[in-house]
Amino acid sequence: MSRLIVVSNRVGPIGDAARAGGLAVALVEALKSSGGIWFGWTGDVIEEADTRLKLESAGPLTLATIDLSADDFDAYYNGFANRSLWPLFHFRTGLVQYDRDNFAGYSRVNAAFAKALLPLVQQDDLIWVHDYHFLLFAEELRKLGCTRPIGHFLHIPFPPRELLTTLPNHEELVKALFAFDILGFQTEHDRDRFFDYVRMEVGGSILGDKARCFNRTVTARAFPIGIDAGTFANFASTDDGQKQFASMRDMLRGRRQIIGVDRLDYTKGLPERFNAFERMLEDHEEHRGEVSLLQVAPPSRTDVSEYQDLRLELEGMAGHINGRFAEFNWTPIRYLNRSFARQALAGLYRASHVGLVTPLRDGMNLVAKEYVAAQDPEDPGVLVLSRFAGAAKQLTDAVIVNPYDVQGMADAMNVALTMPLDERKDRYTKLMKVISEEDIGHWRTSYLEALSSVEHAGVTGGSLHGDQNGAVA
Ligand SMILES: O=P(O)(O)OC[C@H]1O[C@H](O[C@H]2O[C@H](CO)[C@@H](O)[C@H](O)[C@H]2O)[C@H](O)[C@@H](O)[C@@H]1O
Ligand SMILES: O=c1ccn([C@@H]2O[C@H](COP(=O)(O)OP(=O)(O)O)[C@@H](O)[C@H]2O)c(=O)[nH]1
Repeated sequence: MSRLIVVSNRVGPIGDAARAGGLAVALVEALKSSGGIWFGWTGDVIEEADTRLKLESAGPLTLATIDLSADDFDAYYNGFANRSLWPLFHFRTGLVQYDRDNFAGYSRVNAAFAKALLPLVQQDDLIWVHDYHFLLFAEELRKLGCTRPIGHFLHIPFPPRELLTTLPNHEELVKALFAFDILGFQTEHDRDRFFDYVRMEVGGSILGDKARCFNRTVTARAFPIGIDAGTFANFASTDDGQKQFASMRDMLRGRRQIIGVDRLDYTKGLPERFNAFERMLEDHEEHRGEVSLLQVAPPSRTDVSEYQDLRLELEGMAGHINGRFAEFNWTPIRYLNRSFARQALAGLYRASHVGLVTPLRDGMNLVAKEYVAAQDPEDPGVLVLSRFAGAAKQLTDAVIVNPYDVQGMADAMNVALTMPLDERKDRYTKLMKVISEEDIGHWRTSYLEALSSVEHAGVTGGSLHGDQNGAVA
């Protein structure tokens, strides 16, 4: 059996530590049984560039990580990844800042990380690269002579062609994607937007799930990421989960709670959500003093100014809403800028009557799936979910909302709060079926089957992708 090498910017932590970010959560779940190498950034920033590997064993898994220099951290992570690609891929062209020096830093880090990984690659390895931080990674590895199968999975949305082409070097990036053997997307919509770009912008052709362009062929498919549903459901009964559940229900004293759990990110639609909660309280006097919103929002990418601005905006909004509606014994919004370990989160989800997941755009959103998995099957809460989260393509039995429609979201909260038990159970059962069937194991296995079949079809190695006439296997 092949050994697996996973490459991602964010690596670990392994264990029960709080982790605000779905990629690390999902990869820990996906890798803990199979083992292999998990390669990426240490999370540390040092003054001078130093690509020495730090190796750490975690059961069958080896973590191989590298520090980033302060300059690379600014140009690659804060710069091109999080000021250019992140807003662009979430359809927010107004927030995109493009800077050639940042792109140079991004290319430099992709090349340096590829060079550092190469000595670890063995004859039978499969290489699985993750997310928008490493779009150039396969091209760099191929330049160094690597012929192993290399796959990519994009955790965030793929943007429409009209938006992608606003990035000055869009073609260079997409061409680099053709050095991978498999491209994985969260949804069919994301994959189809990639195909649209290939067809309409660079004159490529599409046949089935294969795109042909730049004299190369790549297979592109949707692999919606999942959670470890069973383990997550059991979290609610761990010590930490039960402790959080009991203290939350105790604190609520029979009142009800809506919960939101999101990194403090402008893609998550938090101001719109706070507005909608305020509207719901305006419209429904009966919920005042009775329903509160618990918003867990760990700070994220704190060097980027849009994230700093958002934090200030939300503090102002929470203060305004609380000032307007609070009673001496009831606070409408409890807004926490901290992270929780997932066992504890499971208890908080279970103690909450509504899960509010309303991003303006999101690759998948694991919180939506976790909220459902943590519910008591005999008395489940209701998931209110944005139509613009990748999860909405699978979780069609949630109460689906448009996060730009404040009144619609306020109405949906009321629907969720007043939903009869039979309907809650019915929706929960249908949602759990999807979440359990299309879980993290299914995601991992289906992706890796596709990646290993590339090798058996004899099309690996970067230069053997299809023939020169545009035909595909
Ligand atoms: O690593 P950070 O900069 O701290 O950010 C955290 C992660 O955010 C993004 O997560 C995405 O992946 C999730 C799992 O597939 C998905 O559910 C979610 O919709 C995405 O936003 C980002 O893509 C990761 O690279 C970051 O590590
Ligand atoms: O205090 C927190 C907040 C979030 N998370 C985890 O971070 C992930 C967030 O993933 P999601 O896909 O919802 O969004 P992302 O942050 O990756 O965009 C979920 O697994 C959460 O359980 C956590 O462990 N502790």
